[in-house]
Amino acid sequence: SQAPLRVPITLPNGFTYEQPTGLFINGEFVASKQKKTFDVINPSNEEKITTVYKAMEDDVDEAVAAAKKAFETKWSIVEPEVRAKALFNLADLVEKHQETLAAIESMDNGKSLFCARGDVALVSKYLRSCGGWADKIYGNVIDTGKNHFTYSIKEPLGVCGQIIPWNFPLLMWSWKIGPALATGNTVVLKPAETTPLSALFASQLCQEAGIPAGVVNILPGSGRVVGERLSAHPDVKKIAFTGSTATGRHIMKVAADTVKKVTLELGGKSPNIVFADADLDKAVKNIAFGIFYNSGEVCCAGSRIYIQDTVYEEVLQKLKDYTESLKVGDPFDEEVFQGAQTSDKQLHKILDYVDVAKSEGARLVTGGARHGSKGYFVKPTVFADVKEDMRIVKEEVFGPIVTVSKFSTVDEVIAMANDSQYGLAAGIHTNDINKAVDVSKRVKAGTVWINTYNNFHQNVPFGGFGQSGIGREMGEAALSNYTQTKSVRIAIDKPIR
Ligand SMILES: NC(=O)c1ccc[n+]([C@@H]2O[C@H](COP(=O)([O-])OP(=O)(O)OC[C@H]3O[C@@H](n4cnc5c(N)ncnc54)[C@H](O)[C@@H]3O)[C@@H](O)[C@H]2O)c1
Repeated sequence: SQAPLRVPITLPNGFTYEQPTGLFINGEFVASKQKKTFDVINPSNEEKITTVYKAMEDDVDEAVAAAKKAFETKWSIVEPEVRAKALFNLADLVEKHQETLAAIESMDNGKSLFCARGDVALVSKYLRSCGGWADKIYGNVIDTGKNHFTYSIKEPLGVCGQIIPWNFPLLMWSWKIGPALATGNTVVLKPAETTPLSALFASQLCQEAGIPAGVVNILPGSGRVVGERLSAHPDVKKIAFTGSTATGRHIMKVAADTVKKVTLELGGKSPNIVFADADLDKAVKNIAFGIFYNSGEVCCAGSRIYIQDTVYEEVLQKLKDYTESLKVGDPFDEEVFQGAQTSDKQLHKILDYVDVAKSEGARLVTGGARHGSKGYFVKPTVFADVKEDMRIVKEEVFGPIVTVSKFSTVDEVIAMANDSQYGLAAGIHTNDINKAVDVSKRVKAGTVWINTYNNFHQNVPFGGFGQSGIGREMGEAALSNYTQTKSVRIAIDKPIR
């Protein structure tokens, strides 16, 4: 018997809603052709939430064909104002359903409701911002002399394949579809295997928003099947990916065969620097927020803390106390700051890194163990007195584990901060504006936060230096990832003068 395409789900907060469980192709939820399914697990109690259809290569081909048709016959040729209005409507609908979406996200990913609500708020702001850009895609007129009239315009690319991770499932859905749709592209998006629910729920709002069938298609499925097929498909003109650097590197190679445009938002090992002249209490809150927010499952997490030697022990003690005051547990508990890790795989990856750090000789200050026995919870963990060549300092853990190192001079901390293959973000805590600006110029990172951390805005570009990625999300910069320039020269046979 066939699995249903919608199921009623009672959320942990007691609220019931209808969850679509099919593939979203051409405006409809459908079963996968081969009728394959997979289970979605709630990471905070390890119980099955529901079963979702799993896309295979033939489903990808169908979704790409639908997206291609929608691109050619509808979305790329409508007036830009129509695209703007649809994105405004979608932003309004996300707002209308914000509590349901936040609860779905907490249940599916394990993140605290506090974090999920922050995600959903940014989703609607960002979609609205993209709507605002839709009718402001300008070209140029180029002065090439009296015998020609020359201009350039920006055109959409076509069908975009979008592959997103599990740490911010709904936010990444919006960061991907927003700029693609604003500029007239259509999309086939693959959510991560472990967290498909919010993207499926939100995509059903597209029709009500006035986005035609086929413009947005969602294919839950594996990276190896759906992700590979999207990256190789000749009718997919661009791949936008967020996830690990290893997978990003692989996607680039696969996409090279058809010379697709590729944008990548990858991993990080971002430094967070505390100078002795900072407001130390505020700095401690920021560095804790920088690593423990979203259970540490943040690409730009400030996972390497550098404290100036004269305040090292004092800040470390404050960090220990503050970390131990953070409430960990049930994501639906309004007091909880840190929920569950997203999967059994991540839980064990993180616990393995605790063992690695201990065996390398790092000093465990707090945490370093599982929290509770059911659900994938990890205690917020601080390791001090690390050496810069330790694996725990070099490798991305993607969990609530931070290392603390000591420095004495600006030059020394710049060298330590920049000693990484990554370059996603950096934090600087100081009350000296000259030092703040100087250090911000010298750190190699796509985003620098001064006296704050993990602080996003829908109009501020975000993306990586080095092996942290290619291209930028959000702001005007995100739009240029989704257009190509066409130059037009008109010969003027008889110039008037
Ligand atoms: N930068 C980020 O935002 C981010 C997000 C998630 C994970 N990570 C890092 O990656 C580590 C591993 O997590 P993961 O295995 O889920 O990440 P991943 O990069 O493998 O997965 C991210 C997305 O890519 C897809 N994918 C996997 N293999 C693919 C392939 N061959 N072709 C196309 N798509 C493919 C996945 O299905 C998922 O949708 C984490 O521990 C963390 O360090 C980083």
